[in-house]
Amino acid sequence: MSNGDKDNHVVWHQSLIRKEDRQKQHGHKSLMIWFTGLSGSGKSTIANALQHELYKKGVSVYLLDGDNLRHGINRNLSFSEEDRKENIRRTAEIGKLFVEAGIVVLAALISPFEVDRINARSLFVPDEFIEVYIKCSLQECEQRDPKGLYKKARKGEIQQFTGIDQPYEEPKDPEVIIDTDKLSIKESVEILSSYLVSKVRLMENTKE
Ligand SMILES: Nc1ncnc2c1ncn2[C@@H]1O[C@H](COP(=O)(O)OS(=O)(=O)O)[C@@H](OP(=O)(O)O)[C@H]1O
Ligand SMILES: Nc1ncnc2c1ncn2[C@@H]1O[C@H](COP(=O)(O)OP(=O)(O)O)[C@@H](O)[C@H]1O
Repeated sequence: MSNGDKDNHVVWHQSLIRKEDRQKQHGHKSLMIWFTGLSGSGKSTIANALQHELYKKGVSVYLLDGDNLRHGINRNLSFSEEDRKENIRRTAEIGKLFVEAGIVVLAALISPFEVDRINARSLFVPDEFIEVYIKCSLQECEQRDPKGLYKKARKGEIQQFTGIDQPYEEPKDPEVIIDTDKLSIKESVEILSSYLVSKVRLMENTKE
């Protein structure tokens, strides 16, 4: 994609309202919580339940789910490595806007390649990006197969399927690992919720 001569002729406008002002208005810090893992590992289920928990605590939170984004802003993207890279780039950029707006963002995407996750992280200041690896064996994901996609991939009806004929690179240094082979949905959400409550630093005026 060409930038034209944007780099020379587009100027950044400074906002009168800073991220810190918006965070104060929301009553907590804003963060990007990036969930990565195989299809069927539990990203959407856990992120959704966590969103609900944080919402009940008064946190302004929004879930960017890979599947859902692919119905809209990312609808023109396939599952080639190149398109997945663009999918992650766009989602990270959208997430960055939410964080600027003072919101806690949960992004749940397979995001199978380490380099794309590192690029996503690089858009945020260090303590505002938390990578959560939803770890689950391929065997277990395939057994769950909530959408019947592994079955189709095994039959060759879906190509470039993560874990089958495209790789999944495990995160090298995630902030949190949730092993859903061993933990229940409830346990996973409890671990993440208590970890995040200290990170978002709810302020006193925030409703419980
Ligand atoms: N080829 C192939 N590989 C992997 N997944 C596939 C594929 N085709 C369709 N799907 C469905 O798309 C969902 C993954 O979309 P993501 O945007 O999270 O993928 S990625 O981050 O760009 O890798 C994924 O959702 P989850 O199961 O929730 O992970 C699948 O439902
Ligand atoms: N321990 C567990 N953690 C998360 N999900 C689980 C667990 N055990 C069974 N499941 C089921 O596995 C499926 C995971 O699907 P989903 O959340 O869509 O995964 P992903 O978003 O990673 O593709 C759901 O049907 C969920 O109910």
